[in-house]
Amino acid sequence: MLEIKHLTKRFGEFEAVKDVSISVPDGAFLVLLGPSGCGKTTLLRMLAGLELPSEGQILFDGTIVSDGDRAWSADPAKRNSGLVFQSYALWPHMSVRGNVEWPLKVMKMPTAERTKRIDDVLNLLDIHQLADRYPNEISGGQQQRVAIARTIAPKPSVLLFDEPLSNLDAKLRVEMRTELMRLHRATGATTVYVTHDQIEAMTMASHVAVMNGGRVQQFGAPAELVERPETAFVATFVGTPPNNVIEVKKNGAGYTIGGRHMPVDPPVDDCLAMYRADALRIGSAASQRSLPMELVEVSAIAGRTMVTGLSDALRLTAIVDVPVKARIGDTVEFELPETPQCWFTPSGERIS
Ligand SMILES: Nc1ncnc2c1ncn2[C@@H]1O[C@H](COP(=O)(O)OP(=O)(O)OP(=O)(O)O)[C@@H](O)[C@H]1O
Repeated sequence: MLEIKHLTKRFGEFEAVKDVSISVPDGAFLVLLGPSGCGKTTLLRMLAGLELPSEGQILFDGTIVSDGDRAWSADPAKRNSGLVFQSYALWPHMSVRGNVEWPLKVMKMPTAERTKRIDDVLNLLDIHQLADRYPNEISGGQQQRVAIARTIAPKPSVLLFDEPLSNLDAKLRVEMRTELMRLHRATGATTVYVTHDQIEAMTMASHVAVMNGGRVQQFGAPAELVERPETAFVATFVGTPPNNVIEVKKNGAGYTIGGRHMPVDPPVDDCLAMYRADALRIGSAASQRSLPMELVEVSAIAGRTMVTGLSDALRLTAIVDVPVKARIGDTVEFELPETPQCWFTPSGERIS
């Protein structure tokens, strides 16, 4: 089990990670998801032992490996974890085999066992044919495979990845995603993976921690975050496309949105209404619940069409099954469902 207890990290006065508490069972694939600057890398670096927490503890299998309250942290090399960075950081003067061998030499693994381990991981990552090449003789995607092979060779029980795919092109990224999941199943190592890409998070994770401003906004299975976002931030960050979250004002027995009166009582006077993109309909005829909007974006997603409309500051995204004949710049009616999927307070906490 990997446990993070009340973990806080301060740089001077600035709190980069604020009172984070999450635990995952052995073999979990935990994704730390959030926008740039939310504290994901700082949290991962604390897990790797590269950064000392200001408060709180990290435990691997019940043993404390970092303790901010005692200002103590086990050495990165002695905590049975391995870290893969965004940049591959391979030794340029060593062959692929040499790079993978290096951590095993440092561990003083006997030669015969070492040779077998190297062959196993090179095969696992399908780079055996590159064993004698040097990093500048292989592609970026292949270098990343070597970096991963080097990290998993010592069989760490916790594997840490910091946006490992962000330097790869879109197609390779999708392939490597599948590959990393296969690797995760093969090694069984508890994995913590940092990304700002919610599709990556939703496809790979067993558990997701959505972070914003140093805090965990929500922690759960990917489907839970999509089904029941606990904050407006989570609602607008996860899902394909993410949910529409709109400020509304109570007006008589109902509320006003984009000049239209909706006959549903909001739970409080000022609040945020959430509409899932697949709950919206689009058409050319106006109805009681439709808003005229300028069509600003149309894109095909897996056989469906994603449509975005703009009206002053109001932006709505719908996902529909029908082909869209209107052109960019045309006025299209976006029809809202009878009631929003849920409500949030103006500061973003879920009400219903
Ligand atoms: N060594 C440091 N000294 C001071 N501030 C730091 C330090 N490291 C990180 N920070 C600050 O802490 C905050 C969180 O940084 P962090 O790198 O953890 O974010 P992130 O979510 O990983 O972002 P990104 O996706 O852009 O890498 C940022 O505001 C950053 O400027």
